[in-house]
Amino acid sequence: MTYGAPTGGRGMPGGLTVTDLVVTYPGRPPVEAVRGASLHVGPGETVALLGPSGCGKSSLLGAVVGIVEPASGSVSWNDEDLTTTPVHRRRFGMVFQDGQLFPHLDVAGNIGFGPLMAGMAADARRDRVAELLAVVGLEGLGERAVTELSGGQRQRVALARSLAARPRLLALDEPLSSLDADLRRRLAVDVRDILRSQGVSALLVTHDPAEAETMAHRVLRMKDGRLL
Ligand SMILES: Nc1ncnc2c1ncn2[C@@H]1O[C@H](COP(=O)(O)OP(=O)(O)OP(=O)(O)O)[C@@H](O)[C@H]1O
Repeated sequence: MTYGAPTGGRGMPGGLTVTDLVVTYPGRPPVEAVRGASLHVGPGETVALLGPSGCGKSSLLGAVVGIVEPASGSVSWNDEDLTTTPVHRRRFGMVFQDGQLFPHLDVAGNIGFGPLMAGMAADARRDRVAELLAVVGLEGLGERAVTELSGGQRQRVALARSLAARPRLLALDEPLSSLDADLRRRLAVDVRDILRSQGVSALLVTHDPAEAETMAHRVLRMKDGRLL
């Protein structure tokens, strides 16, 4: 399968390129969480990082989005080096295990938060929220309090909120692991279809092989801080 022509210039493939990334946490001795990881995620491609607890998946993902500072190595998009670019300038979105929705805002308020902060006019914001509610299958639930949603609905809202800013890459850290097994299987298919319909690149962290196979075009295995 191809994901569009390379757009990286200077011979670099388009999309996300991570090169020799090292993440070390201070301590005695220091924890070498990521020990020289290199990977590529093409435009519109979903890549899963699969591995046991503690192998460094979240640290690698955190360094990609910019919430974890790497000790060395680089993160780039097309030919743009983002290694020291602040989180909010990378145009990467993030979805966490528990959604981390704003409890004081309703569903529409959560989804429209990014566009509001970006200064989008009220009409355009309403349209964008309605479009995203349809994308994640929550039409008509815009005014619902997020505290009154099921776990699966919450994760759908979290996904819609991340997509609202039209990120070029979504980082998903165990996005379904707070849900029961049956719902997880069904939502994995839905999330895959949503990511593909939006054409967004995605890097997914999971410890569940079935989830990785369902959601990703490619699965990379990780062990003891290294990609195998
Ligand atoms: N902030 C931190 N300070 C110190 N050590 C950390 C920190 N965050 C993670 N670690 C350590 O780094 C290693 C990798 O952790 P990381 O969370 O990246 O792994 P993971 O594969 O995502 O695990 P899990 O699936 O349990 O979330 C572990 O040994 C962990 O204890």
